[in-house]
Amino acid sequence: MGTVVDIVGNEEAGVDCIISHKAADPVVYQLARVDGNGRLVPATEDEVMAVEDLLEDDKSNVSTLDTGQILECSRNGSEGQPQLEVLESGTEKPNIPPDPTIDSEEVDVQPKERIPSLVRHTSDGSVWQSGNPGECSKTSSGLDRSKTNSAFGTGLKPDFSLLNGEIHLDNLSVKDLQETFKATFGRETSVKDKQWLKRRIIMGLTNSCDFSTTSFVIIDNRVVKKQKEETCESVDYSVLVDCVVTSAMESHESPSTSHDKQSEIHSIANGTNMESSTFQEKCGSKDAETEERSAKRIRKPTKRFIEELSEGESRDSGAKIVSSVKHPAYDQPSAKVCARPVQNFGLDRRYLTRKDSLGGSGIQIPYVSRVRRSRPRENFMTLMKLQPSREGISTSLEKNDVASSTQLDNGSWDNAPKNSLSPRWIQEPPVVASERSTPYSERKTVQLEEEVKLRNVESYRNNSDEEVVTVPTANGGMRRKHHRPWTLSEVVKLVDGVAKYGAGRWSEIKRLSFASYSYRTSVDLKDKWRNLLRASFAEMPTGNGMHSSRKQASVPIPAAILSRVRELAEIQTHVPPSLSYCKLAERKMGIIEKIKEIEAEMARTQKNKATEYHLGQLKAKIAKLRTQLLEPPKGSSGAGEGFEVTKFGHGRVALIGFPSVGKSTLLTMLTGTHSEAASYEFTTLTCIPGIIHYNDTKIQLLDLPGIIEGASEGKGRGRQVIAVAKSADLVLMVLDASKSEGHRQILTRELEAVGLRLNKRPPQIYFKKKKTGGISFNSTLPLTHVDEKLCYQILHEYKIHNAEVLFREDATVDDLIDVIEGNRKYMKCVYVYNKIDVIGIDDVDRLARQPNSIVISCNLKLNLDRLLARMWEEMGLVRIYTKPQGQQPDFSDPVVLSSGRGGCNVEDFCNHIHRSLVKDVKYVLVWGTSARHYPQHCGLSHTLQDEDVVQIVKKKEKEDGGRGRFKSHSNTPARISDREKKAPLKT
Ligand SMILES: Nc1nc2c(ncn2[C@@H]2O[C@H](COP(=O)(O)OP(=O)(O)OP(=O)(O)O)[C@@H](O)[C@H]2O)c(=O)[nH]1
Ligand SMILES: [Mg+2]
Repeated sequence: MGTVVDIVGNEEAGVDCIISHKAADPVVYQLARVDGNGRLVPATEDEVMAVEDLLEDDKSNVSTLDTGQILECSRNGSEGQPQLEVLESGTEKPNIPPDPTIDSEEVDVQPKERIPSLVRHTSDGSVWQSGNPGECSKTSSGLDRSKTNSAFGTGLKPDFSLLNGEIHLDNLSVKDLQETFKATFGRETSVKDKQWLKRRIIMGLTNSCDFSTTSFVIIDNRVVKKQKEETCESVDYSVLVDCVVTSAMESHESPSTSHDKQSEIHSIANGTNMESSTFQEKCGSKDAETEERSAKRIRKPTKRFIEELSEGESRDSGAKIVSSVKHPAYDQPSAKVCARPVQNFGLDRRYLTRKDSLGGSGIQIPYVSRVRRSRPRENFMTLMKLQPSREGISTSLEKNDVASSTQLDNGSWDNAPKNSLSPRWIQEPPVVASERSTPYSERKTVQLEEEVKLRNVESYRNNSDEEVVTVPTANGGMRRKHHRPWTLSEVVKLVDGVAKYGAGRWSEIKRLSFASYSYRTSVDLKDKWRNLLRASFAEMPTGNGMHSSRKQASVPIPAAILSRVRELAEIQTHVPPSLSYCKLAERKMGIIEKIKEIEAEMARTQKNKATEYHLGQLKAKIAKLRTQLLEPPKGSSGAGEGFEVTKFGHGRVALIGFPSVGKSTLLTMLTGTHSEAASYEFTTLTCIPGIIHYNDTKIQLLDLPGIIEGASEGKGRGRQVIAVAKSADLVLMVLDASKSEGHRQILTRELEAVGLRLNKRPPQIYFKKKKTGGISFNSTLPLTHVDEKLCYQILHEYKIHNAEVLFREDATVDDLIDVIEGNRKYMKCVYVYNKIDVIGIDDVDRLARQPNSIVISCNLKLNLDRLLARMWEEMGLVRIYTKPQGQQPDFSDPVVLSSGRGGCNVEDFCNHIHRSLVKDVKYVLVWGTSARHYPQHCGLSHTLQDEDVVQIVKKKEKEDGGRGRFKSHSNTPARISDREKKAPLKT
C-alpha cells in the first residue's frame, strides 16, 4: 500500500526519511525514516524540521494518486545520498519493508519527463479556472494522474517521437489513427471508430475539447496547432484522465438516482475496479449518447449525496475542498464533447469541487451551492464544519487570495475574475506545513470548536442585508423580515443578558445588549432563549462538544454555552422572593430614565405661547410615567416591603425630613417613646410610632427614617417612607433651621412626585369621562393658564376622547392633570424648623413668619406646646361630648371627629357611635359653638364643632302603631273576632 511518490535527496538531514500519507487521506503526510532493517520508523521532530523546506519546495511533485501507484520522482541530490521518500500511506506502517524495486523504478524516472505545468500553484487550495470554453486546464496532480493512468493501463509510455512532423487526422486511416492513439496515450486501442479516435487524439494532443483542429505539427515533442497557430505547451496528459472520468460520469449516467451515479464515480475514482481501457471502451460504445448528454448541464448533487460526502469526509478527515466555477458560455457546438472537465460554467452558481479522498484520484465532484438569500443550508454548513483543514471555503478567507475567497463566502462570484489567464488549480495536497506534522485527529479536538466559531462568525458576518426581505403586510404595507441566523457572539450576548437582567426581560436585554443589532427584536431574543433551553435540556452532545439543534445545524453551539443556559434556567426557576422586588426596581429604573429624558427636554424648551402645548403634553407624559412608577407589578398583590404600623388614636402624624434633623428627638420629646437619636445620619431605619395625648385625644406620631433626594425613585427606601407619610393625617416636615432652605423644596418635590399635594386643596375642576359625545370644555370664569386646545391635547395624551370638563377656577395645567389622574392626595403639612437654638434670632423670626411653619428646639424644648397646638389645629379634630338624657355630659371620653376621617356632622357622629344608630335617631340636642341656642334641635346634617355636647333623641317604639290623634292606645285587638267574647247576660 505504501507507494513512493517522491524521492528527494536530503543531504542536510543526513537521514533516510520517507514521507508517507494515508491512501485515503491524501492531505496528511508523515515523515518516516528507513531504519537498518528496512522498516519505516516515524521521524523525529528534528528530522521533520530538517526536511520541511524540501516539502515546501516539492509540493508540486507530491501527487494524490491511487493507492499503489508511483507518481513521480525527482532527485535533488546525487544518487547515493540519503533519500527522502514520500509515501502514500494512511497510517504508519513501520513493519512494511520498502520495496527496492519500487525505489529503483522511481529513480529511473528522469526529471526531464516532468511535464511543466500550465497552472500556478496556490497555497490556499481554492481553485479558479479560466473561463474559455473548450479549453481544459488541469492541475499538475491531474497531470500526474493521467500519466500514471496511461502508464499502468498497458505499461507503455507515450512516444511523441513517432508523431514528429505534420499530422492530418482527417487523412489518416483507422489503423493510422490507432497508431497515433498509441503514440499519444502510450497504449493501444481496438476501437475502430474514426470519429472516436480522432476526438481522443485531439483531446490528448491539444489538451482541450476543441475539435475544430484536426491538423497538428509536432516538433520536438511539442504539439503545434497548425490552423490556429497556437502552441500547446506541454501536452497535459492529465486532461485525459479527468476528461475520461468525466465522460464516464456522463456515460454512466443512467436513469437511476444521482446517488448511484456518484457511487459509480467513486468506484471509477478508486482506479482499482476499473482500468482506463475499460473507460475508453465504454466511452467509445456510448460516444453518441455521451455527446448528447454532455450538452446537459452538470446535475446538482442531491442532498443525500452531499450528506454522505460530508459523513465520509468526517470519517477520513482527509478530504479537501477546492472550488471551480462553471461558466454559462458553454454554448458552442464544439463544446459538446464527451470529456467535460470541471470548468467555469455559470455566473450565478458556484461549484465546489471536492477531491475525493477515498480513491485519491482527484476526481472533481461538482458541489453546488446556490447563492442563498436566506439562512445557509444545513448541509452546506455541515460540510464547512467538517473540513478538516483550513483548505475549505472559509479557510480561503485567511489565505492570500482574499478577493476570490471573499467572493466565495459572499456568494458574489459574479465579480470573480472569469478571464483570468492563470487558472489556479491546486497542485498539491492542501496541507500547510504547520499542520502536516500534526494529524488531524489531534488537531480536531483542539481546534474544531474554534474553527467552527470563526467560520460561522465570518460566514454570518457576510450575510448582511441580503438576509432581510420585505414581506407584504395585511394592510397593504411592506414589512422587513429577516432570516438572519444567530451568530455565536449574539448567542453569548443573549446568555450574558439573561444572566444579568434575567429571563423574560427581553426588551431590556434588547435595549442594553442588542442596541446595535437592529434586526433582533425582543421577540427574537425570547424565541432564541427558548430554543437554547430546549437544546440545553436535550441530550448533551458528545464528540466535538458542539451542539446543533435540528433547525440550526448551521450554528453549532458550544457545550459550554449550553451548560450555562441550563444553569441559568435552573437558577431562575427558583426565583428568590426578593427577585420580584429586583425586577420591579429594574422596571422602574427604565421609567425613571424616561422621566429624566422628558424633564431634560422640558428644561431645554423655552416657555412661550408657542411651546405651551408641547410643554403641556410633556407634563402629561411625565405624570403618566410617575403613575406607572406607583403601580404595583402585574401579578403581584401590591403589598410591598414597607413599614407596617397599625393605625391608632384619633389622628396620625408623620415626621418627614432629611437625616439627622432631630425627628427622633422630637418624637421622644412629644410622646415619651424612646427613639434612637444620634449625631450620625440614618440612625432610624424603620418606623417608630408614638402616642401623643393631647386635648383628650390620642395622636399617633410616626418617626421615620430620613429621606434624601431621589426618595421618590426609591433611594434610601424613600418610597416606603413616603408611602407611610401618605397614610397620615398630617405631615410634619422637620427641617434643620441651620441648613439650607433648599431642603424644603427638595422634600416638597419628592412628596409631590408620588402624588402628595401639600397644603393645597383639590382643584375646582369638574371632570367626568363619558362613552360618547366627544369632549365638552367649559369654564365658569376666564382661564389664563389653560385653553380648550391645550385641554384637548392633554386629554388626547391620556387617550380620552369623550369627557366633560368644567373649570370652576383659573386652574393650571398641573391641576388639570391632577384631576385627570385622580389619585392625588391633598395633605396638610407643617414645616417644623428644629435646632433654632443654633441660629440667630433674625433667622428664627424669618423662618417663623413663613406660612405653615413653626420653629422649635428639641434640645431647649422651645415652642413644643405651640407645635402641638399647631398640629391639633391643622388636624382639625373635633371633640364631641355625649350627654345621656337626664344626666350630665361625659367630658372624660369625647367622640373625636375629623373631616379627614369621615366628617363632622351629626350623622358622622352617630355612625361613629354605631352604624345602626342613625335609623333610630329622631333628632339631636346640641349645646356648643355650633348651636345657635341651647339646646338646639338638629337633624343628621348639622355640622358639629369642637367641644359640642350632643344628646340623641331616639324614636319611640309606640310611634310606629299609628299617626297623630289616630294612634291607638288600647290593648284590645283591632279585629272583633280576636276580641275576647263577653259572657252572655244572665237573665
Ligand atoms: N442643637 C440641637 N441639636 C439637636 C436638636 N434636636 C436634635 N438635635 C441633635 O441632632 C442629632 C440628630 O438627632 P436625631 O433625632 O437622631 O435626628 P433624626 O432626624 O432622627 O436622624 P435620623 O434618625 O438619622 O433620620 C442628635 O445628635 C441630636 O442631639 C436641637 O433642637 N438642637
Ligand atoms: Mg431618627
